[in-house]
Amino acid sequence: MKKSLVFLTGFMGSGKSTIGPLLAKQLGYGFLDVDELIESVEGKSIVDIFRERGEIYFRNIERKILIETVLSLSKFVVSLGGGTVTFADNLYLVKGSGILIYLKASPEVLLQRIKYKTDRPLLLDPAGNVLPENLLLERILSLLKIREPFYLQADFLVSTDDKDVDETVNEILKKLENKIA
Ligand SMILES: Nc1ncnc2c1ncn2[C@@H]1O[C@H](COP(=O)(O)OP(=O)(O)OP(=O)(O)O)[C@@H](O)[C@H]1O
Ligand SMILES: O=C(O)C1=C[C@@H](O)[C@@H](O)[C@H](O)C1
Ligand SMILES: [Mg+2]
Repeated sequence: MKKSLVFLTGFMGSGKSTIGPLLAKQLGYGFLDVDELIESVEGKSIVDIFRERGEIYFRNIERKILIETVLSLSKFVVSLGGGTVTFADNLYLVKGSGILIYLKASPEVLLQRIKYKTDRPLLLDPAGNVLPENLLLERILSLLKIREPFYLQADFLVSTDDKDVDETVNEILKKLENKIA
């Protein structure tokens, strides 16, 4: 059966928030970024949510928004958070409602894309500072090891390492042909 919800998953910096709106425009779909919705519902940044309430609080909000708002959308592209499909049975729920696409990038490319960013709490040190490059790469590698088995359960993956943003969108459009309503 053809579906009308497209989900983007992948590691922090893989391009979910960048590709999502461009893909939605090409498909004539609406666009929603789960991280942005969480920030607007909570009235604070994700860094502040993690710092003040902790990761489990964040995961429960993320899951509630997924179930109560996101899964019933139609003709939408949804950029998930980097950890959404790794928590509880979120992966199963997402795959049951739409097409899941894994935006894959190598650890080295991810490192280059995210090394100066301060808005990803899982990549900061306990004091909230950006990690030095060697420790950041270690963090990326250890998280990817746990997460990639979840990401790889997507309906298909697109490697973004040697592509620019437009090439990535075009490859997704090609792979989605005949699969969505
Ligand atoms: N081929 C590509 N596809 C996607 N993004 C790319 C590509 N090449 C370079 N980039 C850059 O990589 C960065 C991806 O960051 P983005 O915020 O979209 O990641 P994200 O997956 O949403 O991360 P998070 O899980 O933290 O929300 C952007 O700065 C984007 O311009
Ligand atoms: O990979 C993750 O666990 C996260 C990724 C971001 O999208 C945010 O959802 C948050 O920073 C956590
Ligand atoms: Mg994002």
